[in-house]
Amino acid sequence: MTDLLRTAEDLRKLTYDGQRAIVMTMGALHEGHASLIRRARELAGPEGQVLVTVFVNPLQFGAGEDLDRYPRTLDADLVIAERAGADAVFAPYTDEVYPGGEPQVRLSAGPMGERLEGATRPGHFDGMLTVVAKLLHLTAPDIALYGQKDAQQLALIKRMVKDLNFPVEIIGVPTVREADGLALSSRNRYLSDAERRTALALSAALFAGRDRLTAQAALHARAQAAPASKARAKALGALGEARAAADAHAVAQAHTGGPAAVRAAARCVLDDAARAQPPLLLDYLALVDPSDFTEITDGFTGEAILAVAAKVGTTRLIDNIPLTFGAAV
Ligand SMILES: Nc1ncnc2c1ncn2[C@@H]1O[C@H](COP(=O)(O)OP(=O)(O)OP(=O)(O)O)[C@@H](O)[C@H]1O
Ligand SMILES: CC(C)(CO)[C@@H](O)C(=O)[O-]
Ligand code: BAL
Repeated sequence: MTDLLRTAEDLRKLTYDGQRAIVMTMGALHEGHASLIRRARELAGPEGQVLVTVFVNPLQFGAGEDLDRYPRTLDADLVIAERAGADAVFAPYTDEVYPGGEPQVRLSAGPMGERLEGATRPGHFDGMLTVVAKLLHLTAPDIALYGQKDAQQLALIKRMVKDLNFPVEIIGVPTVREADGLALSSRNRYLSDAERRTALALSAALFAGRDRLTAQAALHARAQAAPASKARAKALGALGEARAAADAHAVAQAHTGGPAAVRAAARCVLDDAARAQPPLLLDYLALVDPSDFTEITDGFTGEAILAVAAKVGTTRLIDNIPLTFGAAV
């Protein structure tokens, strides 16, 4: 049976052998959270301990955001946490986390925290890092797991742990999606059926960007493998083989188009959704370097993140996928 802990004192009494792994959440648990908990169980091993925290942190909500209506479903959360392999759930009251009221001393997320999500939600990442630091101090885990769905959050937590020497290993866990692509999110439950249909454009846009990169990379690989294609196109053209000539020409001209083509493919899907009923209101579409969340430019090679944020009705959703830009892109 999963223990429910309410206070720091309860936590102090909780003993364990081996490794302690922690999964921090704001509750309203779903299959995305469950995959983090299952991974935590694997990493901690049967001897170790898996702790889940459930706390809707007021500090990371801005004025006019959804702090008051954020779903609170602790009874159901306990069942999901237990089934996924948690040993205990720490669900503190606000006074327990902030005994002195609003903290005067807070963490600052720095420049990375002012981009994308931070630009739309000023102060959000300072509040998020402040509570993550407090929960790390309270629970003292060996391992802490976070979802890649909140990619900028994950990057900032990794940066905080490195910059401030927190003795914990941070693990990112891939995004869990519905069968139709929508990333699982506690906020999905705000969506009506029609809004959910429009919201599918977020993941569809990301997949369109990824498909464009894949197609361009394949064309580029063919061009590399057939350096004589230009000459071949000319010869085929002379023989009147128009389609083969056009294909050979395309192969010869192939270049991956780089970040701009990926952004354009994703943008197309979002533009269509902006004309849907109900419409999608785009906040940002960005193709960024995961180390600092600045936009990547032509010639970039390595890991990148294609990220999107948009509102459908009153619900604001985010999503992203990792992309790899090859050396010749
Ligand atoms: N679909 C998902 N796949 C994997 N991890 C996820 C998914 N959704 C959330 N997480 C991770 O679960 C942890 C807790 O997130 P949180 O409680 O905010 O859930 P959420 O569904 O992202 O909620 P919200 O809708 O408020 O953003 C975070 O590390 C987050 O990245
Ligand atoms: C990490 C976190 C639990 C801090 O409140 C929250 O931002 C979340 O649920 O992603
Ligand atoms: N899942 C990120 C937490 C937040 O939106 O406040």
